[in-house]
Amino acid sequence: MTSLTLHEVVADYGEGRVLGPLSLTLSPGERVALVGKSGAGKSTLLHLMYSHWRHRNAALIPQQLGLVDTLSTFHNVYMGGLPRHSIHHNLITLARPFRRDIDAIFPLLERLEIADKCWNRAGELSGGQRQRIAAARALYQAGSVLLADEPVSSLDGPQAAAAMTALTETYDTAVLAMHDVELALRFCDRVIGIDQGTIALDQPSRRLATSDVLPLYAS
Ligand SMILES: Nc1ncnc2c1ncn2[C@@H]1O[C@H](COP(=O)(O)OP(=O)(O)OP(=O)(O)O)[C@@H](O)[C@H]1O
Repeated sequence: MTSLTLHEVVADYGEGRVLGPLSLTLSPGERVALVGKSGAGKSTLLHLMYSHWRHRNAALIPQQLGLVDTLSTFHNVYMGGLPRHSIHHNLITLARPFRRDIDAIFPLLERLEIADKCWNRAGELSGGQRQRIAAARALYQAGSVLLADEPVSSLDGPQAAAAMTALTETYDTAVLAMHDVELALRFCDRVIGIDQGTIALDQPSRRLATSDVLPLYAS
């Protein structure tokens, strides 16, 4: 994969500019944590990245997760691989999943500790379980770059670490909006701090301590 770039992008809602102009380059193998206080523009930036990079097989975990509540955990995860299969295969899967697809997806659910919910509808699961479905969907997609908006915010410490390990082992190139700065420094090698829609910090994680990031959260 070659580098992914954004050049002088902006985002406006109505009359108001909420992001940019902003440029950045993401090199292959680079895992970036997007940090900054609520409303800074992290989700907006991730969606801009997705709109620019989706044709390069970017995988997105949006903040609202994008699950279909009436479908099972299995089917929601299967969605990550829809383009890999024929329409005929996808239609049959809705009614009667193929054994080989179950065999591919089940280990991902086991890894994220939701295999026992494989055939439950997503709409009847907890926030943390739903977040793990969205993570499993991204693992199954195995795209070229992961764009994730607070992908482990509803998980407890060990579950969050396990999900981050799984995601970062599958995706060596990623941009992850994170509100847990310690987790961000542990799993990402570059930190970009967003403040009022602009890049206020861009440093390798190894040069940063949690305290270096805290000024971003001052009002
Ligand atoms: N649909 C919308 N209409 C108008 N303004 C919006 C809309 N979505 C976001 N904004 C504004 O854009 C700015 C950036 O929002 P964004 O959701 O990108 O921030 P964020 O850093 O992801 O916040 P959080 O950490 O709370 O998710 C905010 O000022 C917000 O009010």
